[in-house]
Amino acid sequence: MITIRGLTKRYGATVAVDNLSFDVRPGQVTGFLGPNGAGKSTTMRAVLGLDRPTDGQTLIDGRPYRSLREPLRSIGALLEAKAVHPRRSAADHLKALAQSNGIAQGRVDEVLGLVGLSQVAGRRVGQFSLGMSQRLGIASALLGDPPIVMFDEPVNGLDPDGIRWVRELMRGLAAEGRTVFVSSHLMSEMEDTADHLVVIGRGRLVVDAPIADVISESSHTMVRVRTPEAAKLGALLGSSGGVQVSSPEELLVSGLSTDEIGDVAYDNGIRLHELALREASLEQAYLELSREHLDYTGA
Ligand SMILES: Nc1ncnc2c1ncn2[C@@H]1O[C@H](COP(=O)(O)OP(=O)(O)OP(=O)(O)O)[C@@H](O)[C@H]1O
Repeated sequence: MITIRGLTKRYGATVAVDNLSFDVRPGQVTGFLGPNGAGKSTTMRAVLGLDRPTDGQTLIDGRPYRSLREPLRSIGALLEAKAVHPRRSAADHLKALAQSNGIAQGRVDEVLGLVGLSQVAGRRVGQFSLGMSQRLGIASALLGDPPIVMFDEPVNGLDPDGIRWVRELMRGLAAEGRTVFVSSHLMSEMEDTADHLVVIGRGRLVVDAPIADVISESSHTMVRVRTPEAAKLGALLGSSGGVQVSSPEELLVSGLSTDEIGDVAYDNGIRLHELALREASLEQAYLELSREHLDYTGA
């Protein structure tokens, strides 16, 4: 579990993170979203003890990062994939990390295999593509077999196969009961990967909720109704929800559940041919949230 309490980080006049508190729980993938400059990387760096908070604290299973003796065994992280000595081979890079964290050298070959880099283990990291560097960063994160992993934009630079691989890896780690914390700009990717969502804007918490709740609470969630009496049903529903008559036989209704619409139809003897929930995408929900948040801060 990662605990963030009252975290504030200022760089001169810039408030990068502003009194942020949330938990990242084990057994699920928690997606970390926010517009550019929202403070995601700053938060992740604070968790790893790379940035000293101006105020507040971050804890790894109840302990500050700096108090961990062999940190790679507690939390593995991918922050900047290219932050590796360019002349070192992938294997040597991992061996050095393993040694400084009391990890058996045999684990190096294991993680190289796990991320699909066994063939290029001897190659200099400076010659790696961005995708290969991402895989190496993930290998470093997994080296200590940690109960907590944190990935900043892990699919950046990966091809579709690589993206699917990272998604399955994260889902697998969460299924094993680990804590998985991942930032991304790809909403569709988060929708497929994350169970829980933390959204920040301008360094402040905007949402901390299960992903299904975020999507279902979006006003873009609609019910599609097919009925030979669309105009009549539309008029009946119009007083309590938003109704669009999209064709003589079809309505799009927002603000009412399928149960409520079905009941109104039944009470008025209107035949229904279809009653289907059309859920908003995470992208729509997210855009709505960001807009609300910006409006709120603007006011
Ligand atoms: N070392 C630094 N010195 C000064 N300002 C910084 C520093 N690091 C971050 N900032 C500022 O803090 C704010 C938050 O930046 P941060 O990189 O944490 O955002 P982010 O959500 O990770 O953004 P992105 O999605 O673009 O990666 C930004 O305004 C940024 O300019």
